[in-house]
Amino acid sequence: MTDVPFIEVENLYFSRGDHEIFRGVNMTIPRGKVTAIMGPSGTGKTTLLKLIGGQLTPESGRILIDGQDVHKLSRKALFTLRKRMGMLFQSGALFSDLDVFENVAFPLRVHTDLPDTMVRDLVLLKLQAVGLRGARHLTPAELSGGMARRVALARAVALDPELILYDEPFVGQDPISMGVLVQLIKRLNQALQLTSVVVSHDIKETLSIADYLYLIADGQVVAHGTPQTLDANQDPRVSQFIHGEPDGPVPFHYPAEAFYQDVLGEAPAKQIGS
Ligand SMILES: Nc1ncnc2c1ncn2[C@@H]1O[C@H](COP(=O)(O)OP(=O)(O)OP(=O)(O)O)[C@@H](O)[C@H]1O
Repeated sequence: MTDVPFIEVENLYFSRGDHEIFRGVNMTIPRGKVTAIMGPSGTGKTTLLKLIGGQLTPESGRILIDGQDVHKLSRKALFTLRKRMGMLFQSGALFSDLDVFENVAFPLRVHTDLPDTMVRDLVLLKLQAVGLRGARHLTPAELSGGMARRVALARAVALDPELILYDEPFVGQDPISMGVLVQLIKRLNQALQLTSVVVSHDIKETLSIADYLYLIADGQVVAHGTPQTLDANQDPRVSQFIHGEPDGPVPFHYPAEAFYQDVLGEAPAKQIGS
């Protein structure tokens, strides 16, 4: 393991139409650690993961993964790099017509020529790691939400990635499943010597496993540091977020024209509030 960061985001700019999502984001994501990216809804956390994964291209700036500029790679080189990344996205549903075993085996069958006996051993190892070896014959319809998330996690690490990107891994989980997932992410990170990037709204859970945190808002990094340093940060934007306060400098409303204009079509003689 070296001290060179696994991911470097340099002066990143990205827009969707007129909406400027990132304006000059810089980040370094250390190897072998869990780094959390947090921020208000709609700030672009999922977008950032897609930029890191090479699914989206920045307007300017660059993203280096293990020294390689993701957006300068040939298709083939990007494909090879992607095999080193596991992704657990909210939308990453299991294949409903395959059982648990075949869901985890899928990336191995697609990306390797390993013989069946080795695929079997690897799948059972990954299922053991998430505590579901005994559930291998179940279909996705027979799993609870928490079990399904764990199978998706086993599938995400099937190819032994070096990096794993988690998008909202705790969403929709009951407190027990959430606790299991939190521990699992930390344990897998250590056991497999992964670099993990976690995007999440669940502040308490995320703070409990993150080695380092970035807080983004308004297109920029507003703070970064260890959970302890962010907890002690006096910046009202940081404090509002970290302590989950509804009121503060981060607005509740997405930018919009004045309410009365929207509702009445035109500006009335008497303003009835915005
Ligand atoms: N495919 C798309 N086309 C146009 N705009 C999009 C698209 N996907 C996302 N956006 C916009 O980009 C912005 C950032 O979205 P993104 O999903 O990355 O935010 P987020 O921080 O992950 O939000 P949340 O925490 O609510 O999941 C939002 O304003 C969203 O409306």
